[in-house]
Amino acid sequence: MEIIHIKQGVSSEVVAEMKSCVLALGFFDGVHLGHQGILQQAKEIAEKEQCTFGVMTFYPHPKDILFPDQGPMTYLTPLPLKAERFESLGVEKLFIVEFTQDFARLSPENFVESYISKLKCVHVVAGFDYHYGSKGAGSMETLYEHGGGRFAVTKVQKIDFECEKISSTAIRQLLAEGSVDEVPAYLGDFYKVKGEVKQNAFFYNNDQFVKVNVDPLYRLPKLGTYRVEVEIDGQVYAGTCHQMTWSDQGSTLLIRIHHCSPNTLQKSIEIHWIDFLYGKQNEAYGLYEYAYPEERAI
Ligand SMILES: Cc1cc2nc3c(=O)[nH]c(=O)nc-3n(C[C@H](O)[C@H](O)[C@H](O)COP(=O)(O)O)c2cc1C
Ligand SMILES: Nc1ncnc2c1ncn2[C@@H]1O[C@H](COP(=O)(O)OP(=O)(O)O)[C@@H](O)[C@H]1O
Repeated sequence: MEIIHIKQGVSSEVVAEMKSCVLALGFFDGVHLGHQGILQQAKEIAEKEQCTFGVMTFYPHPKDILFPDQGPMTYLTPLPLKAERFESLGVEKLFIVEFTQDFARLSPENFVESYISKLKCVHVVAGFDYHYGSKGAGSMETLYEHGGGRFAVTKVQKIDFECEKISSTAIRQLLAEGSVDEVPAYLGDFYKVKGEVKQNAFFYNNDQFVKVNVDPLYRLPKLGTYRVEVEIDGQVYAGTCHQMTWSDQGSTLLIRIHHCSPNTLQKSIEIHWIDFLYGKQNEAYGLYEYAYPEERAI
């Protein structure tokens, strides 16, 4: 998959390299089952029309630019992870448009002219509620007209779970409630977060206590103790996440990984959130209080 960053308009170099393409449009945080439905349709159309399967997304999130007072946005899938997910779903070209104040002021017509049409798009695929252009004034009802007939438009109907739209907002709400066990019905998978082991200590039975740093851009579930799985070098271990702390530099998780003998220090790991166990954390305990001496074990 080729990643093309677009800042201050589509350059002539990018245009020169474009063949006709099908574009799926949206922010796509989480790449959840609703998004996967859009991407699947776009992929099928691109195969049928024998053109490039592209996605146009934005960075940072429009909210960070339009409502900066609400604090920095945290993501279900920070950009590099989202790109990985797109690639695994067959996307051939990923256009990442820098979302700025100037970009937000573009009229719907100008956006279509200067971005979609310019990229030789022959077919746009987006969801029923997709909006574009200043104040989100453009919709799926205006897109064909704004394209002046230069591209076809496929509007994907609402993909829902138990009558509720599958959305990144719904998933964020589940995380805020600690209901991580309900997330797979929306995401199609466990909620997964990547991190790096900064400190580790062995315990009996080859259990390890690890302190894991997580990028501050990640949205984490509400404070509490969770049953998790930890993936290290392709191997999945059962574990418990005991503690979470936040700072601007990132979040730290204290995780007990069961029956895990390889040295995990400085390894990149993936945490899969399975279930909420209980709300009260033992704030007083750090890694060494858990691990030494053994009788202090939980
Ligand atoms: C050119 C352009 C300008 C936009 N300007 C605004 C805006 O002024 N206000 C707003 O709330 N959203 C604005 N948006 C954001 C869209 O409404 C929408 O949130 C964004 O395209 C991501 O789509 P999605 O949330 O459906 O994935 C703009 C989007 C585009 C493409
Ligand atoms: N449940 C859904 N059913 C149909 N289309 C969807 C659904 N969720 C998102 N979309 C579409 O996917 C694209 C990205 O949407 P986005 O606004 O980033 O998702 P969300 O609403 O989850 O935040 C848009 O074209 C949007 O209309």
